[in-house]
Amino acid sequence: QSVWGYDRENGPEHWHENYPMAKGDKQSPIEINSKDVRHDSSLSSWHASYDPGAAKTILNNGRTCRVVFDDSFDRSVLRGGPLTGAYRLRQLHLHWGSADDHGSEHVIDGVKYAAELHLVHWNPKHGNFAGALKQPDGVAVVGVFLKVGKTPKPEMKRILEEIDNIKTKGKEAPFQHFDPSILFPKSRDYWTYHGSFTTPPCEECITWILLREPIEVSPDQMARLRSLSKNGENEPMCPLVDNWRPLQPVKGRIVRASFK
Ligand SMILES: COCCCN1C=C(N)c2cc(S(N)(=O)=O)sc2S1(=O)=O
Ligand SMILES: [Zn+2]
Repeated sequence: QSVWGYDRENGPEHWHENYPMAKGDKQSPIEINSKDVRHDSSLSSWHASYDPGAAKTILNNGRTCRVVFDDSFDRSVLRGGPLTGAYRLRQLHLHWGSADDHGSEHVIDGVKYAAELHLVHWNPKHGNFAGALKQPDGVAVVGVFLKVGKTPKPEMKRILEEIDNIKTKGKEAPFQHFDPSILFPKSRDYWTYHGSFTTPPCEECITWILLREPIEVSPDQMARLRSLSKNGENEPMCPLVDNWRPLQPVKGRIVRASFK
């Protein structure tokens, strides 16, 4: 019962009971209000150099759909932008809603997107992932917004086709030869701010890099995502939807933009 989730009895309002950091003053997600954003001309552009061979498996953990990568050496890395050094890609996952008008965690000028893709990277100067979680510059997450449209990105197809193999909690399937940078939109414009994991333990170790341009997915692709079950294969099907954390207080933090 103490396992956290997104339901009434174990959802975001309860997380602080087992994870005190959830009430910190650098929590994520936040709303990005363009009027409060500062353009920072010193922000360089970010670069991802991912090895498709690093992709290993895709799994349904009952809370999201996650693709895990080999991060045992500098094989798939993110550098530049607000970051110093090369951060290793560890996993990607998504947050989505029960309908197309909500589902993202970050909100842009009041706009909620249907889903938000997170690519999680960690700073190897801290030895390992667990060590990186304890450092303010330990983790970098690239957030990509997904909106429902008529010209879906074919690359999303690959992830969403695999969904049929991981319908229930605990299911895992091989997921190889995949370069997630194909999911990036054309524009490299981004916002960046310092925040936390949007799930327990909610450590405040994340440099967020949120891409301004959303990518498109089809209604059918969103329906597939929503066809995942929170429960195991011998339990009743319970749609895995609305796995997003509500907005957290900005508490004076500055959000910088790489663009004017
Ligand atoms: C296999 O690694 C074990 C830990 C995996 N992670 C668990 C999360 N809930 C989580 C949430 C994250 S989010 N929503 O803040 O990007 S990043 C992240 S994570 O730290 O990468
Ligand atoms: Zn996430």
